[in-house]
Amino acid sequence: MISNPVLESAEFIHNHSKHVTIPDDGIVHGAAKIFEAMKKTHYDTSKWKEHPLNPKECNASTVDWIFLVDLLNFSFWSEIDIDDTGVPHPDRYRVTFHDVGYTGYWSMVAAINRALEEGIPITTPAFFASEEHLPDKEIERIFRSDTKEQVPLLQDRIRVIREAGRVLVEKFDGRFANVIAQADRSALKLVELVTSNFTSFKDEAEFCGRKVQIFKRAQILVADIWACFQNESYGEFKDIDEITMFADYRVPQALYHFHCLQYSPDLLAILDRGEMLPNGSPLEVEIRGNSIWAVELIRKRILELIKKEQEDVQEKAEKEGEAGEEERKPKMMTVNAILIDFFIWDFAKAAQLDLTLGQRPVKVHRTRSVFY
Ligand SMILES: Nc1nc2c(c(CN[C@H]3C=C[C@H](O)[C@@H]3O)cn2[C@@H]2O[C@H](COP(=O)(O)O)[C@@H](O)[C@H]2O)c(=O)[nH]1
Repeated sequence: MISNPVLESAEFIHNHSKHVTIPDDGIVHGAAKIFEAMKKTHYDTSKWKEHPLNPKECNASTVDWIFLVDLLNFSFWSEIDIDDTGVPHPDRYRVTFHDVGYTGYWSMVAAINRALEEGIPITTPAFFASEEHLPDKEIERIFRSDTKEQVPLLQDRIRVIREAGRVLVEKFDGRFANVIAQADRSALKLVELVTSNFTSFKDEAEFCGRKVQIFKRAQILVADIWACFQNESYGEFKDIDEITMFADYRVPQALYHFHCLQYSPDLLAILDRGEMLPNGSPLEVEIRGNSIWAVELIRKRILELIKKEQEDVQEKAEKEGEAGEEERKPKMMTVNAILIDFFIWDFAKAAQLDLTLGQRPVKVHRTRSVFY
C-alpha cells in the first residue's frame, strides 16, 4: 500500500502553522452545510460532463485533452482585475468561444477547444512537443486574448508544454494513456508517476525543516480522469479516495468563507493589500496545507453524518417493520475529497462576489506559479 505523502504533509503543515488555523466549530457547521448542499444537488461525477467546455465523449483522445488542460491548469488571477469579484474587469485576459467570453481557469480551456476547432491537434503530445510543427509563436496565437492583458505566465506555459510533450514521446510512446496503464489502477501510483516524470507537476516545498508535498495539478489530473470516466476504463482507480483536495487559490477563499480556515490579522492584511506571496513561502504553504487538512476534516465529518443518517433510517424502518431489506438500505452517496473539492470550487465560482465582498470578505492569495 503506497502511503499518501500529501495527506501526511498537510497534517505536518497544520501542526506547525502560526498564521492559519482550522476552527473546530467551523468544520462542524461547514461540513453540515456542504453535505446538505451536495445532497440537494446530487453532486457526483456526472456533474463533470455538464460543464459546457468539458468533453461529452470519453475516449482515448479525451485522456489527452484532460492531460493538456491539467498541465496548464495554473495561475489565472489577473494583475488588472484586482477586485476579482467574479464580474470580470473588461481588460482582464479573456477568451471567447462559441460567443461566450471566458476568464480564469475556463479561459485556458476555451483557448484549447478553440484551437481544436481551428483544426490544430494541440492535445497530441507528438505535436505539442515539436517546435517545428508547433512554433512558440503559434502557441502564443492559440492563447491569444480578446483584451490587452495576455495569458499569465505564457513563457512558462510554453516551457511546460515542451517538457511534457518530450517526456510523453520519449518515455510513454506519445500517449498519457500509457502512463495510466503503468499505474495499474492506483491513483496514488499515477500521482507518483506524474510527479516523478514531469517536473512541472512536482509541486512541493521546504517547510519547518522538511520537504512537504502538495501535488495539486497531479492530483486534479487523476481526479478529472476519474470523474470524466466515472471510475471506468481509463478512469478506474481502486484507491481514488486517497486523493486529497487540490490546493489552489480559489478553494481556500471559500473555506475561509465557511469559517473552516482562520487567518491571523497579519495574513489578512497581506491578502487585503494584494501582496504577492512567493511560491513555497511559509505563509503560502500554511494556506495550502491547511486547506488540504480542512477538507480532510470536512470529509471525515460528512462520513459521520452519512453513517448517522443511515442508522436513523435503519431504526425508523425497524420500528415501522414494513420496509424490506432493500428499502432500508439508503442510497449510499459517494463522498471523497475530490467531490468535496469540486463542489466547493464550483460554489466559489458561483458565489465569488459574496466571497470577496460579503460578511467575511477575503481575497485569494496572489502567488505566481506553474503549480496551481
Ligand atoms: N481546488 C480546485 N482548483 C481548481 C479547480 C479547477 C477547475 N476544475 C473544474 C473543472 C472540471 C471539474 O468540473 C472541476 O470542477 C481549477 N482550479 C484552480 O482554480 C484556480 C482558478 O480559479 P479562477 O481564477 O477563479 O478561474 C487555479 O488555481 C486553478 O488551478 C477545481 O476543481 N478544484
